[in-house]
Amino acid sequence: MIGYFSAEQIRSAEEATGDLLERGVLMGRAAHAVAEVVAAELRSRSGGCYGRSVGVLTGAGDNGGDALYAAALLRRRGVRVEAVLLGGDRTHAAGLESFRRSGGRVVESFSAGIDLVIDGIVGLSGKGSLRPAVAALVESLTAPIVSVDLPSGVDADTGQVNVPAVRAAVTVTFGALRIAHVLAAPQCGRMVLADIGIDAHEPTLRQLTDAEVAHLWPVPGPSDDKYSQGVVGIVAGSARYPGAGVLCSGAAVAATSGMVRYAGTAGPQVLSQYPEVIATEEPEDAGKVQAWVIGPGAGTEDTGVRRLRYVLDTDVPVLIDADGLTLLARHRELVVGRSAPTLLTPHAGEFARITGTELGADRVEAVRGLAAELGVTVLLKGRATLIASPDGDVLVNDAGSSWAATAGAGDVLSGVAGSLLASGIPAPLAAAAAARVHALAAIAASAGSVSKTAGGAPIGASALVRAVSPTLRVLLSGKTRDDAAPAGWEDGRR
Ligand SMILES: NC(=O)C1=CN([C@@H]2O[C@H](COP(=O)(O)OP(=O)(O)OC[C@H]3O[C@@H](n4cnc5c(N)ncnc54)[C@H](OP(=O)(O)O)[C@@H]3O)[C@@H](O)[C@H]2O)[C@@H](O)CC1
Ligand SMILES: [K+]
Repeated sequence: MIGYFSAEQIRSAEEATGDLLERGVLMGRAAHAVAEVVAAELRSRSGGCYGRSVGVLTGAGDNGGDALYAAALLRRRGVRVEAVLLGGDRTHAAGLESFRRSGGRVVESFSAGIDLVIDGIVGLSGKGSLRPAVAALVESLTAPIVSVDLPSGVDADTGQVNVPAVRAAVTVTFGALRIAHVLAAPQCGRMVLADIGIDAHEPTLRQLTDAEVAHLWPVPGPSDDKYSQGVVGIVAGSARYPGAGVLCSGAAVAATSGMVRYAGTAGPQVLSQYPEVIATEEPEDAGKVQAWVIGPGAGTEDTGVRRLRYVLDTDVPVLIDADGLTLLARHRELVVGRSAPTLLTPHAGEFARITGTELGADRVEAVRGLAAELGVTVLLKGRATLIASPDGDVLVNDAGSSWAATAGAGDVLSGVAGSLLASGIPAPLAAAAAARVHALAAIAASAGSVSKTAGGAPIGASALVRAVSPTLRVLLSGKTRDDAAPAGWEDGRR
C-alpha cells in the first residue's frame, strides 16, 4: 500500500519528533534533500552544478526556509543562487541568514538565463489562490521548477489546483506523501520522498501497489471450473447503444477466466464479437450469477428501472454505472439496506446527479459522504480515481495518463470490476484493482506495447479491451506467493 496523508497528520507526525523539530533538524534534513535533488537535476539538464544558476522563490513560512537553506548548500557546489523574497520581512530569518552568508544574492527579479527555480513559496500551510503579485511571477517562469513539499498554489489536502499554480518538474517532499501528491499528480511532476525521520500512520488515502493488485487478481487453480471462478451478469447496451454492451462484456471476458452472461437487446452484437458469452434478453432469464453489472448504454426507460430493481433485489454484489446511475438518482431507495455489496461508479456529472449538488473541491470528503449515506462503495472516476467504502476507508488510483478519457472507457472499467466482484473480491478492492489495470491497459494501448511506460497515440475503448489481457500477463508475471496481501482482503473473500 502507498499511503497519502493530510496536512494535519503530517504536522502531528512532525510534532511527535519533539526535540528534533525544535532544533531545526527536520528542516536541515529537508533542505539537504532539496539540494540533492536540485544538484541531480542540474547535472542531468545542464551537465553539472558548478557555475549554473538557480533562482529561489520564498514565501513567509518554513517552506521558504527549506528553500533558502537548500540554496545555501548548493553554493558549496559552486551554484550561483539568487532569491526573490515574496514573504518580505516575514521571510524565514535563519534560512535567509544562512543564504546570505553562503554568498546568495537577494534580488527583485531573476537574472536572464536561470537554469532552474526552487519553489519555496508555500507548502503545507498554503491556502487558496496565490496572491496576485506572486501569481504573476509564477506565470512568467520558464525554467524547470523543483517544488519544495508541494507545488505552490495546490491545496495539500484536496489537491485543488488554484490556477495559476506552480507546475513542477520535480516535487521533493518529506517523511510521507501528502494527499495532493496523488490528487494533483500531474502538477507535481516526478515525486521524490525524502526520509527526514518522521513517522506517519493510518493514511487518509491508500493506493494498491501493482504487486498487491497481482496478489488479489483471481487466477484459476487446479480444481477450478468456469462456475467456480465467478459468473458475472452484464445488463448493458441496447438497440440504440449496442457498443456499450460489447465493450463491457468484452472487458469482463478478458479480466478473469470466469463466465460472462449478457442480458439485454444487444445480444447479437455481443455474441458476434465474444461467442463465449451466454446471452439472454432479460436478467430474470440469465441464470445464476455471482455479481451483476448494470447500466452502461442500457437506457433510462421504464424497462431499465424494472431491471435495476430486479438485480438490486438479488443477494449478489451489484455494480451500477452510467444509465443505471441516472435511474438510481431518481430511486436512491433501491440501494439502501441491501444485504450484498453495491458499487457505484460515477464520473463527476453522474455523482452530481445522485447527490443533487456539484462536486466541490474536496473530492475525498464528497465520495466518503455518499458512500456512508447510501451504505455502498463509490468509485468516483477521474485522473485520480477515488474509491470510498461505507465504513469511511478511501482508496485511490492515479491513472498516470489521461489516455482513458475516451468514449466507452467507463464501460470497460465496469466489465473488469464486475468480473472481479463475481470472483468474490470485496467491492472496494475489486474497484481499486480494476481501476489500476484499466489505467495500465490505457497506457499500454496508447504506447502500443506493455513494455513501454510512456504513452504514444490516442486510443479508442476497443483498444483498451484488447490491452487488458496483455497488461494482466505482465502484471501477473510478477505475482509471487510472498506478495503482501492488502490488509483485510483475505478475510473478506467469499
Ligand atoms: N514543521 C516542520 O518540522 C517541517 C516543515 N517543513 C516545511 O515547512 C512547511 C510548512 O511551513 P509553514 O507551516 O510555515 O507554512 P508554509 O507552507 O511555508 O506557508 C505559510 C505562509 O504562506 C502564506 N500563504 C498561505 N497561503 C498563501 C497563498 N495562497 N499565497 C501566498 N502566500 C500564502 C501565509 O501567509 P499569511 O497568510 O500568514 O499572510 C503563511 O505565512 C512545509 O511545507 C515544509 O516545506 C520542513 O522543513 C520539514 C520540517
Ligand atoms: K512549494
